[in-house]
Amino acid sequence: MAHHLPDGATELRVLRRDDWDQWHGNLMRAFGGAEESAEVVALWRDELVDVDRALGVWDGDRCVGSAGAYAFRLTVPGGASVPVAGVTLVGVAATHRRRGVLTSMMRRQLDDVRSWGEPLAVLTASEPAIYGRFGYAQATFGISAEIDTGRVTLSVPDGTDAVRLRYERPADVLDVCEAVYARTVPARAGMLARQPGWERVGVLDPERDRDGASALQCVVAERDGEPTGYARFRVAVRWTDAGHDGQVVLQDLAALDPATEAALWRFLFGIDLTTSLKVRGRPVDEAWQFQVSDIRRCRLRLRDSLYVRLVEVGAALAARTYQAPVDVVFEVEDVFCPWNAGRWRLTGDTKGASCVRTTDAADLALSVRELGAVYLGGVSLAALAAAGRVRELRQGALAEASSAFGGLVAPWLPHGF
Ligand SMILES: CC(=O)SCCNC(=O)CCNC(=O)[C@H](O)C(C)(C)COP(=O)(O)OP(=O)(O)OC[C@H]1O[C@@H](n2cnc3c(N)ncnc32)[C@H](O)[C@@H]1OP(=O)(O)O
Repeated sequence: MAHHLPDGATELRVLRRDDWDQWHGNLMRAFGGAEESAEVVALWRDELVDVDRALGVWDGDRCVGSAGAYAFRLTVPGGASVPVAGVTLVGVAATHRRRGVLTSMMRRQLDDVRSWGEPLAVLTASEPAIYGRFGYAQATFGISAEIDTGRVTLSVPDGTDAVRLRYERPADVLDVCEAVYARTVPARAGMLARQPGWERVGVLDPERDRDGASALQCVVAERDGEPTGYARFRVAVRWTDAGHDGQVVLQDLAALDPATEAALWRFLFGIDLTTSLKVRGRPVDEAWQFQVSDIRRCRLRLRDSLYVRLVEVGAALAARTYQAPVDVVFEVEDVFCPWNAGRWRLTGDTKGASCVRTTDAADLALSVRELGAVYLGGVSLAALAAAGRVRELRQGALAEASSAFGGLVAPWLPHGF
């Protein structure tokens, strides 16, 4: 596909090692210009960013556009691990904004992702309004909460007392925590298997993330001598005239079984001198919400998390399984990736699926964005139809497809990228 350069740009090219400082400088400026530590920059430059998958737009010798694409594997409903492009590090110089620089990078990137054979692209958005035009849709959500742990109690399941917790320095138990995390990845759609190096991001603990709270703390959970979970968090205790007013701020938590999960949450609820627990981006169906005595005093908020774009409709829909038998023909609209447009027949069940081109009459009409929204099971086709975004052309097809796309557990992305 031909690539048009936006006004004022002279070249769009794959990143070269020598371009790094300019490319990264452009990116940091686009995000407000905060300085990052040498350790953080080196981790991204030397280990995490794959320069062959990154793009830069140039105006003469100046970089004015940056975009990258990690090679991740995404857990999809049914548990398969599918190669995806993790779109990231997107920034356009304010001197060159709104002239199509981002559009030129998205065009090239989606063509590249297709040629790499990755059926999906995923991202977390700085602003939700940016990516819909390129075919991305919000597909997972996270819950944030500020729990009044001075008032709210937690009822834990049998077996919780058998879990032992011990404090460790986060960097000392990196391998233990990563091994636990890796075992949780296949259990929920939306989770990512990442290349080595990513586990260190969670313990970099930059001063600016602390917001007055402690350095990162870690407890590891064990059952019968085996590590079964961990929580990483900060504590801020403020002394007031009335006594103390401390808060626990959870960074991340992973558990291999319900008793471990409950033990970790009970621990976070109970740390002395604290009266609140702040959590961000947790699964919308996580167990603690059904164990608390007072959900209103948990002050829940919902936020969009992972955005999904089907790059190859057929391969993407065939890569997951379906909760109920399904046999429907979609009429798909896709202006930005026209190779997806047209009719596709999806047949599948809990064991597997196929999705192939067809000339049969369509049952449901939608755009590629609606398929992205429902792909991981976190948004229903019925809800999108009620919003006027899916049209039912054969009676019954909506109910059939809607129940098939749903899942037993809510999809979830544990961290941004
Ligand atoms: C996955 C990630 O990395 S998310 C991070 C994204 N980056 C940032 O937020 C950093 C700060 N912002 C930026 O660098 C830039 O403003 C970008 C990357 C968001 C947009 O880059 P631009 O080159 O200005 O976008 P471009 O000119 O291609 O815009 C294409 C269209 O999207 C629209 N658009 C672009 N940015 C936004 C936005 N933030 N909100 C709403 N609409 C937007 C434009 O108005 C334009 O619409 P039109 O075609 O109807 O005229």
